[in-house]
Amino acid sequence: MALRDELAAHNRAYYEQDAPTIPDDVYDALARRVRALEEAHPEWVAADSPAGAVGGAPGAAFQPVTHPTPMTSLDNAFDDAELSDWQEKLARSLNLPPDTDDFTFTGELKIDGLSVNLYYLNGVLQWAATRGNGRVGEIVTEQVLTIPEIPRSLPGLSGELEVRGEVYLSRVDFAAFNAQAEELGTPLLKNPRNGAAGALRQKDPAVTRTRNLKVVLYSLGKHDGVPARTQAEVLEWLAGQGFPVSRYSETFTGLAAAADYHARMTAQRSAFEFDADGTVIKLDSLPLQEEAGFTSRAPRWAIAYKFPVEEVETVLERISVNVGRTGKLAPLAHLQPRLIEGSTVSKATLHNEDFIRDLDLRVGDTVLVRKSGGVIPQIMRVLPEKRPDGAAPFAFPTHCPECGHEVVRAEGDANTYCPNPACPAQGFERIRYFVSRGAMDVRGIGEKLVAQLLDQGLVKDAADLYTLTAEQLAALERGGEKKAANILAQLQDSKRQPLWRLVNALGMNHVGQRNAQVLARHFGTLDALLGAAPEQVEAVPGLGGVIAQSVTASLADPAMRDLIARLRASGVDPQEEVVTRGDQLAGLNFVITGSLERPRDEIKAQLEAAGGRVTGSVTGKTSYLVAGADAGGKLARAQELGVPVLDETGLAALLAERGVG
Ligand SMILES: NC(=O)c1ccc[n+]([C@@H]2O[C@H](COP(=O)([O-])OP(=O)(O)OC[C@H]3O[C@@H](n4cnc5c(N)ncnc54)[C@H](O)[C@@H]3O)[C@@H](O)[C@H]2O)c1
Ligand SMILES: [Zn+2]
Repeated sequence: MALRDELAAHNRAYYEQDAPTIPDDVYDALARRVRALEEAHPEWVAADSPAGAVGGAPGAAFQPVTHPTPMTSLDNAFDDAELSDWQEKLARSLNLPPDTDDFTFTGELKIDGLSVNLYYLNGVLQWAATRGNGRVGEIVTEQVLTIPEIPRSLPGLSGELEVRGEVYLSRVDFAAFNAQAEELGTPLLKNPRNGAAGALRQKDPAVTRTRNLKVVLYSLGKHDGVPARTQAEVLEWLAGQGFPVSRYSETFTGLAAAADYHARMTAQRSAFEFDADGTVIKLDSLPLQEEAGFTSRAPRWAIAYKFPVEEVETVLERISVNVGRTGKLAPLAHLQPRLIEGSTVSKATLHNEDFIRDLDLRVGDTVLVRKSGGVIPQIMRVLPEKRPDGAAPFAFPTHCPECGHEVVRAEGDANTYCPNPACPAQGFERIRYFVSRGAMDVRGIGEKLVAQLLDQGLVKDAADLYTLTAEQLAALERGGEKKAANILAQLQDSKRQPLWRLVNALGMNHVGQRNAQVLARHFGTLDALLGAAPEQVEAVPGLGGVIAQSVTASLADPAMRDLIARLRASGVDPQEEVVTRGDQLAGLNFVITGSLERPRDEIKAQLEAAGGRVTGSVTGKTSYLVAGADAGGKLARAQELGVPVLDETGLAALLAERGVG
């Protein structure tokens, strides 16, 4: 059956590559058709039918583990009638009259993440695994343990315990990841679920840690004597053991109450801190759950009641390409306005050239738009059957739409840039960015004023703002003395903004508000930042190699140095920041000696960035001596005092153990 192969291919793309090629609701409709066909024609059902399967094959990159009890999927309902059908089937499976309507249920949110199984033996976490194909999962213990809330041990517990839940990426972290990927020109996440799956299945747990995964636990597998008789008590017990549990769960009786819970959650859905694709209604009584049992792929005692997908059809009217402050060409879709989840959408970012090409998006196309991560409008796909005759593929500009300079796109970078430093669009955007709310926050200087100042030749860059006089400002169109005085006062005030605001305002490539704060809090003063050696910038926790290189390159650029010098000459003197460093190595004193593979400065910077102290001589207070080849007196002294000695491998192990990446 061709449909079955199609379904199997989508399963592989989704579960094994974390790269779905169709939206979930389209997939769900396909899966339903295959299941309906198989129900109508039992003779067609193959043992390996993808319609009866749970999840995908465990990946070869991870060690497999057999779940003590299988992890199943959930059956779906899409409206109240289907919810009612489910309750009827449930009643039958319990040998109760089909119109039984006094079941007690616990309703939960169905967070769109990835399920995990945590296995404890005598109260100690042995491993954590993905669902895999339901029977065999992949061991991802280190990755899961980057979530600090997960208890490694449960004192006083004996025997086996499986705890299950959902690992997810919050909407905030999803948006932050994509904002950064957008700047770096690296692949974007399709949705938070995709992001969670990708992060959990990173070979390197240090990478997982940077993604800031979260978890909610909601059920038990095998267990020895957990004193719970209902699902509500399971949640309570989990919370009592310190596991994060959802704050949206409720217990109620009767189908009407279940439908009401679902309706209330549907109304709130855009306010959740994570993506949820529905509610899960579970029979509350554990003994009754056991009696109702399972089908081949899902429990009979629970149902996933899906939220309606608000996907809206509209027409792409045109594509504009703007040039940002870094010279990045940013394509933007202009759409016929439509209401989606309570707000009007008329624009959607198209990210870059490849994004447009992958969608095969053409002006005049009818497209499907939805909000991803709850807020950001995104074009999901094109309806080719509605394409007007003669619609041509979009020709991405080969020259800057603002200055006409030839654009460049580096290999491996999805972004295209105008490299012309004199590009007026960039100059305009840079000044606008400098005064914007997230930067120097000079509220009196808006877009129109920046354009006027540039047009009249009164400023060429941000430093020139501080040389403006009251007469110059007052003489401008819609100027006036009062307004001029106000702007000058604001400029004056901005000279003492906190350091991070200036760092952000400089407009370095890849440095936005967040990275500016990271830099400012790490270095504390502008002088310290300007004087930092490349390896010191590299060692700033939470920055990452590409960004660190960009910062180093920007700060070394003579034009940037000149801009900063002129800003300082006109009195810009940002407030120092309180230096907060990582605390993974807080309280530890290191001495480094001998010849090492990595430059000693780099090691020193890394240890200090994580809160460690590096001193020159070995004393009783030294926590570790890091010794390379040909270490001499310091090694002898450490041995004499019983100070532990680490070679580079030992140091790497210590850093990994402490989560210093
Ligand atoms: N787009 C595609 O190509 C594609 C392919 C395959 C699957 N899918 C999507 O994946 C889903 C189907 O698959 P599935 O079997 O992985 O799972 P599911 O999402 O339908 O339901 C089961 C899962 O729900 C999760 N869950 C979240 N909150 C829960 C709670 N409170 N209680 C219990 N479980 C909870 C668990 O991880 C559980 O494994 C569908 O939404 C489908 O659209 C999409
Ligand atoms: Zn240009």
